[in-house]
Amino acid sequence: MHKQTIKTSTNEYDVIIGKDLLSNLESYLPHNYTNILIVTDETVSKLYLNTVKEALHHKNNIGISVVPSGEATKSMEYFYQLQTAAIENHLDRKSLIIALGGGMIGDLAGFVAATFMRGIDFVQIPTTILAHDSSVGGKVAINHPKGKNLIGNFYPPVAVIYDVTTLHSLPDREIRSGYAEVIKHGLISDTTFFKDVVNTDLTIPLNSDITVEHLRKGIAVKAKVVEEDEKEKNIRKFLNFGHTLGHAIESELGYGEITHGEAVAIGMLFALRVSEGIFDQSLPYEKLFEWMQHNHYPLSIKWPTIDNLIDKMKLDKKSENAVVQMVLLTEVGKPAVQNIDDATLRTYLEKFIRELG
Ligand SMILES: NC(=O)c1ccc[n+]([C@@H]2O[C@H](COP(=O)([O-])OP(=O)(O)OC[C@H]3O[C@@H](n4cnc5c(N)ncnc54)[C@H](O)[C@@H]3O)[C@@H](O)[C@H]2O)c1
Ligand SMILES: O=C(O)C(=O)C[C@@H](O)[C@H](O)[C@H](O)COP(=O)(O)O
Ligand SMILES: [Zn+2]
Repeated sequence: MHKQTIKTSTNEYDVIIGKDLLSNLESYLPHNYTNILIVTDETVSKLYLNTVKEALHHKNNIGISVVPSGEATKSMEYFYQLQTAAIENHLDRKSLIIALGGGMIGDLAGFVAATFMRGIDFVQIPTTILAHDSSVGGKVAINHPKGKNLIGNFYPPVAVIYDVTTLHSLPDREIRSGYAEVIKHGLISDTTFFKDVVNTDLTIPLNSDITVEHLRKGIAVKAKVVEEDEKEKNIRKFLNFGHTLGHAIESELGYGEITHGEAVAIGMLFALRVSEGIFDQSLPYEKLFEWMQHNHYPLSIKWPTIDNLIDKMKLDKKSENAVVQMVLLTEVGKPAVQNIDDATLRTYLEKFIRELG
């Protein structure tokens, strides 16, 4: 078991990562709570809800809300449904919401916790590789049909309990999706980490010790950034590498049509091409492309129109005065935020979409 404490200017919480943590869940909760509401999705509930319930069996007041799996659930409709569940389960200010699942559940349940009675405690129990990213740092949100994560808050959990045993049941597509955020953490932080991940073959069974090492390194990269800039005034933008286009693709194609990680992976390729052009630098575009191809990431998608993509990119939260900001790399491990005017963006998008086909 490994513990990393995240300390920002306003709060502190532990990220506990290890095997078979769920059965001991109660010992990792930082306080005693009056009532607990467990929020999970249909897939995860079948796999891990019983273990969690069993671990909390002598607590009387446990409510359970199971929502449909998939990105479309990160919506106002389910946000409202969960607020109703919080009321009907008599949650009060000393109650806890447990988010048991991947990033969709963490973002949704976290936003419910952030707003119910103006904020009650929540614990993240991530069950996907991707959620090494989403469970840390305190971004919680739901999507608007017009744009990703447009309604949300910065609201940290009181603990992150990452039982990596749960990752064994992940389908290949979700392994791929999660590894996109791992490789992002490598690209924005350090050549050795990037090389290590880009040499990982996702088409054969993962070595769980190596995966846990990758997740720990990813969490360490994220922790360092959010500790310095929790509310994304400056360097936290680096964690958004690949997301300006990635989020636009997700919402244009319809939430859940492509996974978050798949869209971000395409967005990172694009950001590398723009970086190469703007900084006249050689960057590992081909290396990332080959890794994605080998590991069956979607590379040719049903592209939205460039006008629609640009409109969505302007809705990105980094934009100011409708000018798109992208996170670029001057070299691996050296991110930089750059304003990109519409004409330049259009030129790069046209070229990139032609190149990917
Ligand atoms: N808050 C943040 O900082 C942050 C960071 C990255 C991503 N995100 C958000 O996270 C979401 C994506 O997260 P995700 O990829 O975990 O998606 P997800 O939560 O939808 O999970 C993906 C799929 O895997 C299933 N699943 C989850 N755990 C499983 C397990 N152990 N075994 C088998 N199946 C399992 C789920 O039911 C779902 O069908 C997006 O909404 C994205 O915007 C947020
Ligand atoms: O933690 C961050 O900051 C990130 O940008 C991490 C991203 O991987 C994540 O997808 C995040 O939800 C994106 O945030 P948004 O502010 O662009 O919606
Ligand atoms: Zn992301």
